[in-house]
Amino acid sequence: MGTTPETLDPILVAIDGPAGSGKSSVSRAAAEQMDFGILDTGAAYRALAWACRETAVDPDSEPAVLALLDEWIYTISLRGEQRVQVTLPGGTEAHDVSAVIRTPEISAQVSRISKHPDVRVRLNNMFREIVAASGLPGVVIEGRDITTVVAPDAPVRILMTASPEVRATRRAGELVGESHEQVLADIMARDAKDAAVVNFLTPAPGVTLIDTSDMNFGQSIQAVIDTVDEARRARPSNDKEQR
Ligand SMILES: Nc1ncnc2c1ncn2[C@@H]1O[C@H](COP(=O)(O)OP(=O)(O)OP(=O)(O)O)[C@@H](O)[C@H]1O
Ligand SMILES: Nc1ccn([C@@H]2O[C@H](COP(=O)(O)O)[C@@H](O)[C@H]2O)c(=O)n1
Repeated sequence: MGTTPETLDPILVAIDGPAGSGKSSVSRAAAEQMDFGILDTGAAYRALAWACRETAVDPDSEPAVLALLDEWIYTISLRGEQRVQVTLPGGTEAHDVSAVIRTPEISAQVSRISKHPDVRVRLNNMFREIVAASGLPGVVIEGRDITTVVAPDAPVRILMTASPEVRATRRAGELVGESHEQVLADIMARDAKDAAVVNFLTPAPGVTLIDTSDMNFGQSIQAVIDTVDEARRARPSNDKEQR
């Protein structure tokens, strides 16, 4: 009540889950169907890992990573094809890192960045600012600590998971030259490192669990949309007030 159109907050759909659970692809498709934006928070951690590599910053040094964060410029699109751009400190060129941040080399390094508490605080503030400035009616925001830390008050909070075997099979399908065993080992190793920092393996109180192990892609999208619809039906007056 009493809000002006300029200050309306988007409806937030928070989604967490382990590596390869389908968070990004399912969230993106669900967001498109609902005409919401999508913020992939893992892209920022990945882009930071890339920026460390490019500038020879030690990813294990939190002060060095924080100094890099002071100087870099990071942008990500919330609609349409995802575009992630980074301008390095002292540079003028905005590098399109959308593809390179998905390589196994970056995936293997990114937990060295995300383990730093103050780096997380800085990135979490950046995520909140991106969402607030989006001007969109709704944003799906996905990662590892969205339901618990970044947006614990989001009206919709989902933990999306699938068995490690299923996740490795799906991921191996998109990586040329990587065996199922190698992909499974990589996924398990990354989950173990990440889970030491944030809990995304079990749902926090009030978080809806969506296990897609036995769902196809379309069914997984529908499960997210159904959860959003259910939450909207349960809170119609709040939705009206927000919008
Ligand atoms: N329910 C599903 N059925 C079939 N394939 C799926 C399903 N969900 C996701 N996939 C596929 O699994 C792969 C991994 O999904 P995605 O990249 O979205 O996972 P993620 O959780 O974002 O992973 P990461 O954390 O490593 O970025 C993609 O190829 C995606 O298309
Ligand atoms: N909220 C988040 C999101 C990501 N991370 C870290 O980034 C890595 C890459 O994330 P993907 O979703 O693209 O797989 C992930 O392994 C985490 O180390 C995070 O800590 N918190």
